[in-house]
Order: sequence, then C-alpha cells, then structure tokens
Amino acid sequence: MADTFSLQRVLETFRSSLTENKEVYIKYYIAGWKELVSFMNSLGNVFSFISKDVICKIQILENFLSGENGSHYVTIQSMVKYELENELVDLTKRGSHPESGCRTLLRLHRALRWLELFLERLRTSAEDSKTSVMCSDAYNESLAQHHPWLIRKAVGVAFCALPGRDTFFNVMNAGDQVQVVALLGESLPLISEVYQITEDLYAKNNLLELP
Ligand SMILES: CCCCCCCC/C=C\CCCCCCCC(=O)N[C@@H](COP(=O)(O)O)[C@H](O)/C=C/CCCCCCCCCCCCC
Repeated sequence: MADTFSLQRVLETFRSSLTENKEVYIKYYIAGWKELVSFMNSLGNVFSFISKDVICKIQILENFLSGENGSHYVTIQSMVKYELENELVDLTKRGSHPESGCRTLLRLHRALRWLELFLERLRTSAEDSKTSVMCSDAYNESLAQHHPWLIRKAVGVAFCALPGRDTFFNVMNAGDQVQVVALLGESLPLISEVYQITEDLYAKNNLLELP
C-alpha cells in the first residue's frame, strides 16, 4: 500500500475486485478497504477507534485467505459456499464460529453502503456543504442501524472533527474539484455494483443479520 491516498487507486481496486462472471475477489475488496483506512488515518487520531476495527476485520479475512483453506476464500461467493456447507458460520447467535469470514465481511459490506451514500453526497454537494453533515446523514441511513448507542455517540463526536469539503477533495489526490467529481462519478457505479452483488448473495443465503 502506498503512503499517499489516491481515489484513483480505490477505483482500481474495486474494479479489480469484480471477476468476469461478476463474483467479488476478496483480495481486492480488502485492498480497497486498506486504501480507505489510509485515508482515514490521515485525518487524525480521533478516527483511530474506527480504523482499528476495520484493520482487525481486514486481518481476519487475510488470515483466512492465506490459511490452509485459502482457496475457498478467493471470492465472496466461494467463501459463502464453503463456510455454509461446512457449518462454519454462527447463524443466530455467536457460538463456536464468532469470527467467520461471512460475518466479518458483512460488517465491511454494511460500511460499504455508508461509503456509497457518503460519496454520492460529496459528489453532488455544493461548495458550502458540510462534510460532517454528509457523513452523519449517510451513517444514519446505513451503519447506525447496526450500532449500539455508545458507538453511535462516539461516531457522532468523530464526525465533528472531520475536515471541510475542500480538504477532502485535496486529499483524494485526483486533480481539481471538477476532476474529483468526475472520478467520483466513475467510482460510484463500481462501488454500488460490488455492494449490490454482495447484498444479493447475502440476502439469498439469509446472511444479512449474522450476529
Ligand atoms: C474516497 C475517499 C473518501 C472517503 C473515505 C472514507 C474512508 C473511510 C474508511 C473507513 C470507513 C469506516 C468503516 C467502518 C467499519 C465499521 C464496521 C462495524 O460496523 N463495526 C462494528 C461492528 O463490529 P462487531 O463488533 O460486530 O465486530 C464495531 O462495533 C464498530 C466499531 C467502530 C465504529 C465504526 C463506525 C463507522 C463509522 C463510519 C464513518 C467513518 C467516517 C470516516 C470519515 C472519513
């Protein structure tokens, strides 16, 4: 992973995550999240409790991918099939498989919906729009439903520390604001596609509420 964040690289990793027959490579899905974490780390320590959680989830998935059953973790589709067929997922309450690939990826999948909503707001925002408002509206519409009160409060505090819209656009390293908006327009359909493929797969297998 390079030191400086680039929106272009996020776009490329999510593009690479899609196979020809519309499966999702876990390796590139994780790479996309690593890029996003590097962006969040550049925003300051107030976000470290969030990046720690994402890094921990990335690590769980990487361990599966490099482990002895790694060949079953190449795509999200193969992971779901393998873990369900081998009863490796706690379906109703946490038990003998508290950190399955399926439940771990579900947490990132829900966060991807937040990202999609936030980036769409950013793409269509006016110059005087507040990133904290865009972020928290997107959060309330997605992830917040899955978080307890304490986390929602901590996240609300972190949002207040977000830099302004101009800083966001600069940190994306994608040129001037017109170019960033264009790149966001190119990135969003890809992020949405990856999100929707995963959502449909999880819905079909009744995995959307894994504990
Ligand atoms: C393209 C560049 C612009 C945008 C860049 C955004 C970069 C964002 C990077 C990461 C986003 C946050 C991902 C959060 C994943 C949260 C997963 C989760 O829900 N975890 C909870 C449940 O896990 P389990 O306990 O069941 O294992 C966990 O309890 C949560 C812990 C921490 C709080 C997570 C809050 C998420 C807030 C999302 C907004 C982040 C704002 C970042 C601002 C750039």
